[in-house]
Amino acid sequence: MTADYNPGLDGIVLGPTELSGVDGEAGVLTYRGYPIEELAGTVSYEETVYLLWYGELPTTAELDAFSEKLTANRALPEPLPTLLAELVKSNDDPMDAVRTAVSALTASDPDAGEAAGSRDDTEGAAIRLTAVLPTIIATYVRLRDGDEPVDPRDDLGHAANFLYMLTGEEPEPVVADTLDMALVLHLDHGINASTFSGKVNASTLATVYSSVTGSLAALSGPLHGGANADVMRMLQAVDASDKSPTEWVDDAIARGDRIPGFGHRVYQVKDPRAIVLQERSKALAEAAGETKWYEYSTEIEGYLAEEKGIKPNVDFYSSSMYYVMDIPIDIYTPIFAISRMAGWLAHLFEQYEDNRLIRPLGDYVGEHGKTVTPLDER
Ligand SMILES: CC(=O)SCCNC(=O)CCNC(=O)[C@H](O)C(C)(C)COP(=O)(O)OP(=O)(O)OC[C@H]1O[C@@H](n2cnc3c(N)ncnc32)[C@H](O)[C@@H]1OP(=O)(O)O
Ligand SMILES: O=C([O-])CC(=O)C(=O)O
Repeated sequence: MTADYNPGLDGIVLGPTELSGVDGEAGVLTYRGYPIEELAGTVSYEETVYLLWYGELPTTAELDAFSEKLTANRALPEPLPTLLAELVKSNDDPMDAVRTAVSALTASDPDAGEAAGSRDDTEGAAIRLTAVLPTIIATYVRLRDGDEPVDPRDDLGHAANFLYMLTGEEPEPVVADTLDMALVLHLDHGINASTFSGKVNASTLATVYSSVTGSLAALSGPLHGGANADVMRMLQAVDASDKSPTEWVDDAIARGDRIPGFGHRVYQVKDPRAIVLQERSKALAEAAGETKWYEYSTEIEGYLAEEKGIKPNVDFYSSSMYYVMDIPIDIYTPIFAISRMAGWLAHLFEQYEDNRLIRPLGDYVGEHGKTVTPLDER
């Protein structure tokens, strides 16, 4: 076999999608034809999920009915409270706990076995997964910090309710609106690694719970969603050093390190989501009178654009923004998952519409024709 290797599947088109369009040259991201700048800050996360799942923005009645289904599924089902209480004893990384908890949700769904292969069969599980993920994360953080979990409220939106469960206090409107906007921006992004992982799993007709557990695993990596927490850890390392941000980054590049929050497989220009997040990060920093992290970020951006020609991706300015919002660094990636869960599910629905097992080839380059030497003669 003569193979044209493409280990990263760069530029390979898996198939058609009507969900999100990513124009990497122009720096344009659309959800069902709406540019993200049109949606972010204008429509809520719930409206955007509805758009992605059902094709159109909802009417008031449609949104009310959809939101009601989500709020009705926010509470943790058994065995999640017990499982999370155990996981905090041994788990350092919330993403590991979230992945395990989401996988365990299968046990609480009597129809879990049916939750594969068709949109009709999986929509109930999709609502449950989207609704309960914020509760899983907030409960994990509170238990880990030695606090009592806070029950979800059904009079708050997806973003505001998450912040309420995290802190026990109703969030300031500007903080809730900012998170809501961030959730809209992170909802979907073509056939990224975690979405691809979910589609591969779904293509085997594994359950929807299994499929998104694989997506969570892929998202956790530092080359994908895990980068947002690494960005903040980098800014803190810069701050703790005796170097300027550019000197620090220069040294890291010289060591051959990747700078988290920079570069992208598809965007050749600045990620359009980073532009929106940067504006909000700046505004929040100025309002809080804490602009240091934002300033480090812009300095690093300017330097890397000039020296390496690499631009910020979605994970860069979300970090300084979440930091000013007092969100613990190790749940930046789980927050990405809160948003992306509904994006993954939309892609599973699309996969089921015209499913074909996803199965590429490897080019076997090992030896041939070997014979077995008995165990006692090896
Ligand atoms: C939500 C998301 O998943 S967005 C991405 C989040 N991930 C990160 O921020 C992690 C840091 N970024 C990276 O590691 C990469 O940019 C990736 C993995 C996202 C994309 O990588 P690829 O498409 O494989 O780009 P590739 O590795 O071919 O890089 C092209 C060039 O840019 C450089 N480059 C790309 N990103 C970075 C970076 N973050 N830091 C330093 N150099 C970089 C590479 O070294 C390479 O340079 P070279 O041609 O001189 O060797
Ligand atoms: O598209 C990608 O490869 C990564 C990304 O930006 C995302 O998943 O949001």
